[in-house]
Amino acid sequence: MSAHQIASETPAAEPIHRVDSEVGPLRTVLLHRPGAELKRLTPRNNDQLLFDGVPWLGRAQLEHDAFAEVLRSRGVEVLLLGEVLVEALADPRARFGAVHSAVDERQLGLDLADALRSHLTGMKAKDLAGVLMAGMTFEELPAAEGASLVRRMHQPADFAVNPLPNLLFTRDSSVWVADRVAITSLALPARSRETALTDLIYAYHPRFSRTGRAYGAHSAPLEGGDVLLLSPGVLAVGVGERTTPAGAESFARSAFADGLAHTVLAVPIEQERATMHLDTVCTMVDRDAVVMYPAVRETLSAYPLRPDGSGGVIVDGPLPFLGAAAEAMGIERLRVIDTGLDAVTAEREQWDDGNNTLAVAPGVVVAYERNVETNARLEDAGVEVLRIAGSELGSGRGGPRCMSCPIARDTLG
Ligand SMILES: NC(=[NH2+])NCCC[C@H](N)C(=O)O
Repeated sequence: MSAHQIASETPAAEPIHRVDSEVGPLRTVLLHRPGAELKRLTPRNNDQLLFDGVPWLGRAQLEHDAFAEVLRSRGVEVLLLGEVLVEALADPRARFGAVHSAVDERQLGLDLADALRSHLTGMKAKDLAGVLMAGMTFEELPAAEGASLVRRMHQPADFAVNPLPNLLFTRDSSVWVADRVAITSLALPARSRETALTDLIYAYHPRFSRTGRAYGAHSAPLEGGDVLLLSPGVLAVGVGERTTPAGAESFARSAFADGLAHTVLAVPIEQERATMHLDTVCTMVDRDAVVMYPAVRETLSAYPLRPDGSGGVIVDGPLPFLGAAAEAMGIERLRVIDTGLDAVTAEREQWDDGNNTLAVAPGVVVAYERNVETNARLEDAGVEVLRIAGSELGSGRGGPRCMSCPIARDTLG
């Protein structure tokens, strides 16, 4: 671009990226439209890849398109991970990092790793993004001159680059707190490479060039599904199957150091598949209201963490979660809407992500239509429910909140 062009163009307004609540009107969100990575799932690998079945990709895409459309119809700008990834890969540094993150020498041996790195380096950004997301099998490797032992001994359908079917759940691999983004540290091998992609998107996509980081290069496990922005300055962090006590503690320490929070509530949750993140049992639906699984309502507790003013962290509690949350938020009480009906229905609807709602504004949430009773209760409580289909999307055990990473929300007045 010439100097003349630069001078004559009116600079585009910088997009605002900032999230300090769960319910402020949603402006920009990062989703991932599922793609070929879902086609890698088989009955033999789905457990390890954290899916409860083998989804039908075409239908999952239709369901996802409808989800994105509901958000757009409410004025939300939808960014798709696959697209911003391709755009970020225009930067050679992003390509270098991407190739290195995808090629695992321990899995491939030196020869094959070298050959694959040079093959991937020569690919167009779009094709490289395809491999980064959907992985690559041994039979898809480029024809080698001399076949390595690794190559000869692997089955054609084995993965040379592992696929990332859980990219669908953009909530977990990055999280915004105020005007900063934290690249998380995913606990399970099936997902750990996802953050290499979010990291390079935020580092090299021009849109995010001014974005500051939170949580630095910490490696203690922390997943976005465990992080709830209860109100500006007040975070809840679930500690269970994914986020560890060390993850919650170092996240709190770094949020305090950056002035992003004054209180972090560390909330123990059952170490079970059904409750892999805090947002599977509790999400906010209004400034002062949550939808919550009744089985945990009375037992959920919290360790309030606060800065001691000299770089340390003061640990309080454990206290009952609801009271501790209301106190930290400076409200009288947090209203609770139960996951629907009797204990069995509640258990079914919790499993089907009835608690996993995404607020697009205070009192307006996106929810899976199948959770009939929970949605009815939300409406009885005055919450507007935007229903979406999720029969295929839900087979990965994630709902509207898991499938979205808010990048901009209006600040609540
Ligand atoms: N924020 C969430 N609840 N995410 C759900 C993630 C589901 C995904 N299959 C996993 O097991 O990791």
